[in-house]
Amino acid sequence: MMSSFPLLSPFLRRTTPWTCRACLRKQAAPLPPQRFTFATKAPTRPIPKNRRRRRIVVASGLGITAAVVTVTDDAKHAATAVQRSSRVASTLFVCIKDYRSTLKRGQDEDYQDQLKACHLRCAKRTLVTLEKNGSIFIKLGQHLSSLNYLLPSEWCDTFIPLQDKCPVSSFESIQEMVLKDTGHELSDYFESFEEQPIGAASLAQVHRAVTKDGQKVAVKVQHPALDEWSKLDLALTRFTFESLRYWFPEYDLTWLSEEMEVSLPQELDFALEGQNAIRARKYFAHVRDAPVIIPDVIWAKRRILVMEYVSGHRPDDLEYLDSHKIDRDEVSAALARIFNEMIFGTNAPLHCDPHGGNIAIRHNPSRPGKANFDVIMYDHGLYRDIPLPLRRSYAKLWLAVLDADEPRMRKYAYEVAGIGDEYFALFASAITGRDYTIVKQNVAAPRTKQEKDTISDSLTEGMLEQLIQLLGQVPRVLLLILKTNDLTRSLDENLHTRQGPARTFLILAQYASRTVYEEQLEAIAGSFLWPSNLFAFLHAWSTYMRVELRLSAYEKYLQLRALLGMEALI
Ligand SMILES: Nc1ncnc2c1ncn2[C@@H]1O[C@H](COP(=O)(O)OP(=O)(O)OP(=O)(O)O)[C@@H](O)[C@H]1O
Repeated sequence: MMSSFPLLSPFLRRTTPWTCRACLRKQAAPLPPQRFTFATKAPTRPIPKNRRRRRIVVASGLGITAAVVTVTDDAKHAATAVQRSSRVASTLFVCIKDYRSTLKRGQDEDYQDQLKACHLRCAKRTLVTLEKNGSIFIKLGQHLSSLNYLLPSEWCDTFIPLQDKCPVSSFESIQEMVLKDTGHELSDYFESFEEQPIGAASLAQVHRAVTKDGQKVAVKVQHPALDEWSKLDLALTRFTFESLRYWFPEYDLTWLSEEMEVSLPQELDFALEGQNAIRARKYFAHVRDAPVIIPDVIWAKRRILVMEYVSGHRPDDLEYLDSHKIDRDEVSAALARIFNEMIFGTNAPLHCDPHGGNIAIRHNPSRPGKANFDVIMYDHGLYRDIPLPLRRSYAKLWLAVLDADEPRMRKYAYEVAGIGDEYFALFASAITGRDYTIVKQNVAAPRTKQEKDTISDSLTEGMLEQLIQLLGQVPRVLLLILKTNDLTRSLDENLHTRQGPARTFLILAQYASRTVYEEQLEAIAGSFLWPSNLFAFLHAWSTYMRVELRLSAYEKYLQLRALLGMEALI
């Protein structure tokens, strides 16, 4: 059809997401060798009148058909767009109305119960819309369900099913997408390609395959339907949060949609993900302490990423760890080293989505040193660089937190995020994930259930508005550091280590003090004679050394305890 109506074809291609495969192949494949010669030109004979009329009729019939198909496709697209938008708008309207009428009943005795019921009703309505619209709304819902420090539990709990709701795109649609994006069939690249994905998430799915030269690979392919709706869906998300801000200015969550507008296009560009993975791989090749494996990138396009296949088990698969005699405390320490390296390392890239599905543990008895395992890292779609001054202030803030030194904490909270006295306690809690009374005493103490309850109770007593405003004003990259902290904390808690968080805090102190020490080294270069510089340098050096000694003494003590078989007694 396209070759008959060349003027229509660009339009058809633009508006028809599922272009037929034969047409696509024609579009992309090189022209076959010309076998005819121009010398044997056929004699031109006049075309009889009725045949000419027939040709005109057939041509216009095909033209009309093409136009109808096009218009139908356009109309279908527009109708679906209207449907998606109206689902969002109507849910938003009903929820805003519901909240406004519930909030007016603040004086009622059972107001808290009414509010909880309203949260639940609205969360359920929203869930239906997210599920029906699918696409990036699933991703948004998954993200919201993890914001349990920010959203009422009725919202987070209602959205939990979205964590496992990952669409699976059909194998045919993947074949079409590969052909469309590369001009080649899957069979041109791969000897074999498993039709069933080994992993599916909101944006992509991963298939196992074998390349023509026999290498086992993992092929990450984007869900083809995302391309059609991601721009509209982002606009709808922005509209939703802006409407919420208009009606409830104290719950301004627009920073969430703003962050999504920056992150999502990056996460949807697998060529960028390939570059991130290569960069992280190079970075960790020189880090001695961290047993990290980042699968090699073989080639990458915007919606297709072909990587070396490296498999492992989720870090919370305790049965796998225990049956392979992988020490959970060592896994916890390795994860702490990896993520502190990403936050504090010079020019280190920060992986901003380190959840349990993006990390795997693989038994590796041949690895030198204490660890008999590798930590595999997947999904390099969202990386950030932390600016050097922020990294340094953040290191000082953590050292102050670990020393429970409040004046210094206040000073560096201001330096890191412009946080004044008003929000200071809340900010310290957000950074550490601990109740502020604990931060003031010993942040490294294990978290009790009572403490978790205290945090959620205090949020319902009006701190929520403060927290929302606070998160709206801190630098964006800090939000991602907080998210990374949160995820690594929960990874660590799920490991159920023997010693609790003491060692991971010592590791954090090691990286933070190294960062401060490096800054002092830089400061004294060329001006060693200034007594203040010299003093600051000696102070940073002694702090760093003290932490190093404490950490290595603690690790030796753990080794000794393991040797003596004292674990069973704990
Ligand atoms: N190189 C690889 N080798 C083996 N398995 C892989 C590889 N890359 C990804 N996987 C598997 O596929 C799963 C999904 O991959 P990945 O996390 O990159 O997808 P995603 O769409 O970005 O997921 P999410 O958005 O949930 O993080 C991983 O959890 C892992 O099990």
